[in-house]
Amino acid sequence: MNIHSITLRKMNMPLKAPFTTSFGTFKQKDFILVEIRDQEGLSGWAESVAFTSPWYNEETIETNWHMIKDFLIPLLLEKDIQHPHEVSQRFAHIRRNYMAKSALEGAIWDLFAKRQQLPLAKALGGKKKQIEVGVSIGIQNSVQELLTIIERHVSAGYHRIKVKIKPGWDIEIIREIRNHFPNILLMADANSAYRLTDTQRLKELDEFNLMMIEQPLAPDDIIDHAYLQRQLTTPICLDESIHSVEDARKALALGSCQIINIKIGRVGGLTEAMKIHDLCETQKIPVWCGGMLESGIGRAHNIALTTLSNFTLPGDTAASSNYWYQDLIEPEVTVNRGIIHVPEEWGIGYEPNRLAIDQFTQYSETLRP
Ligand SMILES: O=C(O)CCC(=O)C1=CC=C[C@@H](O)[C@@H]1C(=O)O
Ligand SMILES: [Mg+2]
Repeated sequence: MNIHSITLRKMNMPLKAPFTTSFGTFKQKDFILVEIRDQEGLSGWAESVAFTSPWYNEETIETNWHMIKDFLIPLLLEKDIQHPHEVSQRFAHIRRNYMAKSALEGAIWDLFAKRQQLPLAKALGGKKKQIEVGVSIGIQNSVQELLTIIERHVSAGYHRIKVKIKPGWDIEIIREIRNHFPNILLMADANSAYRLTDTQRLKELDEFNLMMIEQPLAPDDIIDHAYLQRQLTTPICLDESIHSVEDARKALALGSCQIINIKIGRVGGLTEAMKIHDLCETQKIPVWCGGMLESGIGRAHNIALTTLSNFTLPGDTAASSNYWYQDLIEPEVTVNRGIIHVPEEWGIGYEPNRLAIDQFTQYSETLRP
């Protein structure tokens, strides 16, 4: 693919509203933006979804910068890449560091699609022209505030509402939401806030007709989730526990979940994400695309992936304006009655806005073969 240069940018973007999970609150988003330019002047873009601290997984922005610069870029530049599938093979002997790998692989996929003069969605084999999306709502200060925010998103037409739960902010909250919104598609994400000893409490959630409960138990577990799933009628969806198609195969064999949340960064890139999608499709396990508070660049990758056929449940890819005063792409991602129209331009399908990118860049580094 004739790589001319790879630019890493450390970004910092203020969030419109703080996002709180069982681990803490984000007021701004720091991340690494990757641009891979070819000799013809085309650029492929992607972002790393690693956070500043290792609470979601073990990666951070700093570890990603180190891995990308000192290990992954040298491997990428070792010899020419013909197809993006080769990237994950070339990185395979490097353990884990999925988000770092995914950031480079994603930029290669975008560049590849642009060179083929194809929208990324088509390059991946996606057929949908539009996708249905939901929204993920962080933990709020009061139930009243949470209900107000849900009301706003339900009126806007989002197809499902995801709320965060943790011990002490769960049964009563879900009961309140159900009293006010008896018919919405509702799910709860626990980000590993429970243990198997909380089974009785989690069973109480069964009466609220949740679409699923996401990652109730430990981030590295598939055994206890299988015990728990046998005792719950609510489907379990795994997020943090699944890093690869092998993890997915084992979790499905054990009955640890009935749904999988696919995050491109968590599984090391689009190629692995597609393998998990395909495996789940053959086993009739629905999947959906998770979010990591991405800028428009990462959001565009999520949209392209969601065009694959087994993404049958609404994902977390909400509108740019839900997060950002100013996004990095033009046009922004817009959601109309819960629907995103998949762009038909080449590559990620949205134009990176270099002015906005410069505005939010704290520092950058360019590497050349
Ligand atoms: O809107 C989004 O991008 C989804 C936000 C979201 O739910 C999450 C973002 C980051 C980490 C987690 O708290 C969480 C998730 O686990 O899915
Ligand atoms: Mg989650």
